[in-house]
Amino acid sequence: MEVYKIKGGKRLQGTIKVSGAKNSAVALIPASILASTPVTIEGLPEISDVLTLQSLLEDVGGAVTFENGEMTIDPSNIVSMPMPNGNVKKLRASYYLMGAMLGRFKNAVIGLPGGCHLGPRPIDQHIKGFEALGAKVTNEHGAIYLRAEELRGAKIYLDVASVGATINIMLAAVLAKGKTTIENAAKEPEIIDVATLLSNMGANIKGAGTNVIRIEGVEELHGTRHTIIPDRIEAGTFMIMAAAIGDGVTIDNVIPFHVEALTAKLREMGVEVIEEDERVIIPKAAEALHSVDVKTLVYPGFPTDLQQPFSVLLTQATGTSVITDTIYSARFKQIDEIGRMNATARVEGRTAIITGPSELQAASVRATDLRAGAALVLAGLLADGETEIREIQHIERGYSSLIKKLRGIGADIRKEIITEEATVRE
Ligand SMILES: CC(=O)N[C@H]1[C@@H](OP(=O)(O)OP(=O)(O)OC[C@H]2O[C@@H](n3ccc(=O)[nH]c3=O)[C@H](O)[C@@H]2O)O[C@H](CO)[C@@H](O)[C@@H]1O
Ligand SMILES: C=C(OP(=O)(O)O)C(=O)O
Repeated sequence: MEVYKIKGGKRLQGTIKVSGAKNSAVALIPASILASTPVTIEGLPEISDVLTLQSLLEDVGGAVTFENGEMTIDPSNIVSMPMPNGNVKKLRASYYLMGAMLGRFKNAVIGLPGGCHLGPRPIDQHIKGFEALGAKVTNEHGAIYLRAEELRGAKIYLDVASVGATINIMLAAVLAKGKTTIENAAKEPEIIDVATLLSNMGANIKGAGTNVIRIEGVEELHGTRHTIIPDRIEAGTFMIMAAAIGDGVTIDNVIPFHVEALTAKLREMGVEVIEEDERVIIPKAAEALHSVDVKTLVYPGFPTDLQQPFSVLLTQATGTSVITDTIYSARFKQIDEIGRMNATARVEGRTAIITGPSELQAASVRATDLRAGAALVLAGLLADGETEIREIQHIERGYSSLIKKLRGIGADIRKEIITEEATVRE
C-alpha cells in the first residue's frame, strides 16, 4: 500500500507552479469525441482521472497520445461502444461521456459514475437536459442508456446551477438541430474553458460564464489545439498551505480572479495576499489568524472544493469558525481525521465547527476523498511529528506531482510503500 509520510513543522518557501485544471480536463477530453479530426489539449495535469479518461477513449477506438501534459486525441475511429462497467466507475466525470457520445452518435450506454463520496450526487438535471433534446434515457442495471432518433435544440431551465449538467447539455447540444438555451446555467470558469474548446472546434455557443447559454447547433465539428486554464482549486490549496505555514510562497500560473472568494477570506483572517497578473504571493503566514465563517456557494462564491483544506487552516485561527457546505451535505470526512490530530472540530448537520488555535499532532490518517486528502497533507505539514496518510489514490486523482511540487518549496513529504503487516501492527 502506498502512503504519504510528512514530517511537520518545515516552513514553505519559494515558487510552486499550478497545473491545468482537473475539473476542466475531465470535460475537455470527452468533448474531443465530438470532433471529426484530431484535438490537441495542452497543459493537462498528470493525474489519474486524466489517465482513466485516456484509456476510456482508447477502449472505444480513439487514438490518444499523452506526453508532457499534451494530449492529442484522434476521435475519427471512435464507435459508440457500451461502457457500462470498469473504468467509468472510477471517476465522477465519466458522465461527460454521456453528453459527448449522445451528441456524436445519438446513442450511448455509460455506467453510473464514481468520484468522491460527498453525499448524494444526483444527475437528474443532466438527464432532464438530454430528454429535452429528444433522447430517451433509461437506467438499466446500473448504467444509463441514451437513445435518440435525432437531437433537437430545446429550452432547458436547470433547477440547480449544476456545473456537470451545464457542461453535459452543452456537449449534447452543439451538434443538435436548432437552438438550445440553458437557463440558470452554472458560471464556473471550467464551463467557459469547455465552451472555448467547443467554439474553436466550430460550435456556436454564446453566454458561457453567464447564467444563460445559447447554442446554435452545427453540422460538424473539427479538431483544434487548446490550452487548458490553470487549476483554481490546486492554486487555492497552495494558497491555504502558504497562509498556514509559509515563509514567502509564490503561486505561479493562477488567474487571481478565479480565486477571489478565497483571497477575500484569507485577508479577513489577517493573511497578506498579493495578486499579480498570473501569480499570487503570500509573503508569510500571518502571525495571528482570526476565525471566520465560510459558506460554500456556486461560483463566484467560496468553492466547496476548497472548504476541506480551508478547515485545517481554521484550526490555526483564534476563536470559533463555522463552515457551511451548501453544495454537498456530507463533505466533512476530514473533520474526524483532523480530530485524531488534536484539532478541536465537530460536524453538526451541514456545518463544521472548528475552534482554534490547536497544536496539531502527527497521526496515521485516511484520505477519505480527494480534498479531504489535501486537507490532511496540510495538517501533516503543520503537525508535530511524522504523519502517515493512507488511501492516497484519492489525492492522486486530482493533484499533479504533489510530492515533487511541495518538496520544491521545502516540505518534508515523501511517498512510501508499506506492507499490510505493518498496517496491521499499528
Ligand atoms: C456548484 C459547485 O460548487 N460545483 C462543484 C461540484 O460540481 P459537480 O459537477 O460535482 O456538481 P454540480 O455543480 O453538478 O452540482 C451542484 C449541486 O447541484 C446538485 N445537482 C447536480 C446535478 C444534478 O443533476 N442534480 C443536482 O441536484 C448537486 O448535488 C450539488 O448539490 O463539484 C465539483 C467537484 O467537486 C466542483 O469542481 C464544482 O465547482
Ligand atoms: C470532488 C472532486 O472531484 P470529483 O467530482 O471528480 O469527485 C473535486 O474535484 O474536488
